[in-house]
Amino acid sequence: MENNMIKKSYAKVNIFLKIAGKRGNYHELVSRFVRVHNLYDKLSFIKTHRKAFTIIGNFSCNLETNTVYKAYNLIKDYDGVEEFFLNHEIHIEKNIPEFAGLGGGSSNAATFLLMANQYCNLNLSKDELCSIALKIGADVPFFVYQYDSANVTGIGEIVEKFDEEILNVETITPKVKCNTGEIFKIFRDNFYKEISNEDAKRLLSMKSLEILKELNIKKANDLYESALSLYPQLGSYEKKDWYFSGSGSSFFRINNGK
Ligand SMILES: C[C@@](CO)(OP(=O)(O)O)[C@H](O)COP(=O)(O)OP(=O)(O)OC[C@H]1O[C@@H](n2ccc(N)nc2=O)[C@H](O)[C@@H]1O
Ligand SMILES: Nc1ncnc2c1ncn2[C@@H]1O[C@H](COP(=O)(O)OP(=O)(O)O)[C@@H](O)[C@H]1O
Repeated sequence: MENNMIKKSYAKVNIFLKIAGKRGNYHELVSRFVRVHNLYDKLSFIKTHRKAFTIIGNFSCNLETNTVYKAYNLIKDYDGVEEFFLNHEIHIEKNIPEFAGLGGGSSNAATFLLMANQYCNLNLSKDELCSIALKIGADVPFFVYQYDSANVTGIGEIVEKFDEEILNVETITPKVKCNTGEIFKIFRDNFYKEISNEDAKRLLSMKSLEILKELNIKKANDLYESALSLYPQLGSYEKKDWYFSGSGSSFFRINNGK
């Protein structure tokens, strides 16, 4: 029988990423997230007789730190979930580089939640899924909503659809494992600044292409200088019209109209 319990799990880039304040150990963001259509992992649920919870895929992390396992633990007490995953293995075909600022692990967790909601008939709303998602990581709520483009604020829990043309995003990922927590720490200690409400409002109202026309790589992403100070080798990838995603290490450009 053909398996149709399969779903694409897309990467994202941050068109711009500004810091708006602190919340405990976390930082409040003002950011435009855009889905990368040509870069995705594939998640599938495949019937098995193994009778044990199983994730199969080529990731570098162990089971306990896998975002999909974290997502499973948050929903396993819902009716039928444990039973379903004793009878179905989770397969993940990884194409999105890890530690790359492309949200691969976050995207996998969100895709898992969406699929479990559908195939285990949980009937959870997007908002309910979003509050589960936030417990896994700051980027996960964006992927739950499945928008092509969205304004993301708070520490990632406020996700508002942004209407604009579909962007053709090209990425390159240097072989540098950027540690998000370390980069935020350096930012807090050495580079801390907050965007004003007025500037935030303006950026959030502008189309991604207009924003990139106006800002250079450092102005577009408040974390870039912190990432550079921790991983100076990133500097050799700087090129005209290329920008930096999240806490790195990926650079991207938009090819619309080229
Ligand atoms: C910077 C961003 C922008 O999209 O992306 P990535 O580069 O990771 O893709 C994200 O906000 C990252 O989100 P995510 O990767 O889910 O981070 P988490 O696992 O929740 O947090 C890892 C660590 O980063 C710091 N952190 C994270 C998010 C945030 N808004 N403020 C923070 O200070 C915290 O120290 C936290 O312990
Ligand atoms: N399903 C997963 N896919 C990829 N990375 C994962 C996954 N689960 C946990 N991780 C861990 O998440 C971290 C990288 O997160 P990822 O979302 O791929 O990158 P980034 O946050 O830089 O965009 C690594 O510690 C990786 O081992």
